[in-house]
Amino acid sequence: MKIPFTKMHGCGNDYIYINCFEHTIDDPSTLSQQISDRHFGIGGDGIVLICPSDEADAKMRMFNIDGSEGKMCGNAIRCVAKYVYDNNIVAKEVLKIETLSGIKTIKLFMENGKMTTAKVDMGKAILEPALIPVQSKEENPLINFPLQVGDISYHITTVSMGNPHCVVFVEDPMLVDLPLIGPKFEHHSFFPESVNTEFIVVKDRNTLHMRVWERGSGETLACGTGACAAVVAAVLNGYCDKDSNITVKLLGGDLVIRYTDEGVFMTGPAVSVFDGEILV
Ligand SMILES: N[C@@H](CCC[C@H](N)C(=O)O)C(=O)O
Repeated sequence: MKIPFTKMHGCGNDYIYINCFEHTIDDPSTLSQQISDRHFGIGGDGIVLICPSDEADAKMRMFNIDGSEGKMCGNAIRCVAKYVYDNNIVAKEVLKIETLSGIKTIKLFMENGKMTTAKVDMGKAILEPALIPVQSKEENPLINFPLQVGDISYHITTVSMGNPHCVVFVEDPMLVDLPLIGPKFEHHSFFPESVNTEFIVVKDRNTLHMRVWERGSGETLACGTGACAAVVAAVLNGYCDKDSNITVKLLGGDLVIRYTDEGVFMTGPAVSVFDGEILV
């Protein structure tokens, strides 16, 4: 059997998108592990299923390279919006997409009838220590909290954007040995659900530089929920301001994030790269 797919990316965070309005995928976890491989598969940071929804215009399900399901993906949701709009599945310029962390509203921006950029209402950042184990709940574990990882004591700020993030401010993210350090954070006993880790340097009050190690996928060129978590953490630590546009510069491009009392808003690109067919 052949199943069509579209390779898309947002700031280089690339996934293999499958239209589940037309096709059913029985075992997306195994499929993600097989086809995400950059040597033996199509190559990507995982797969994304674009499905019908009873409550919204479409539903997104995303799977990391290791087959685990992510509750939310900031870069993928812009691509899902582009896919359903460009393929005439949803003819709306403001649309709603269901995810495992709730329904998100997305405003589309067009060039020549195609969507190029989207602004996503990512919802409120969750600052309760939902991701933090019991022993640290009485303290304020969220902001600038010391955590021993391997031989080093890092200061971390934890933020959930529907999925768990650990933000670490460093002098230069490019000097972080991510393949060595990333897995130590990801599998640290402090994070019962594992964690996505962002290494950030504050360039000025409106600019952050970031590298990310994603749980389930390793280093990616960008992480939308991670960029939101980084901005929330930067505001909580006094480096940036609420209600202002903050550019997060990632290896694969820029995202503009605004942290307000109403929620966190993310603006960024969505790009279609090529179509193909998977033989299953
Ligand atoms: N790249 C994503 C996040 C993908 C999910 C993450 N690895 C998880 O398991 O929580 C983004 O752009 O937000």
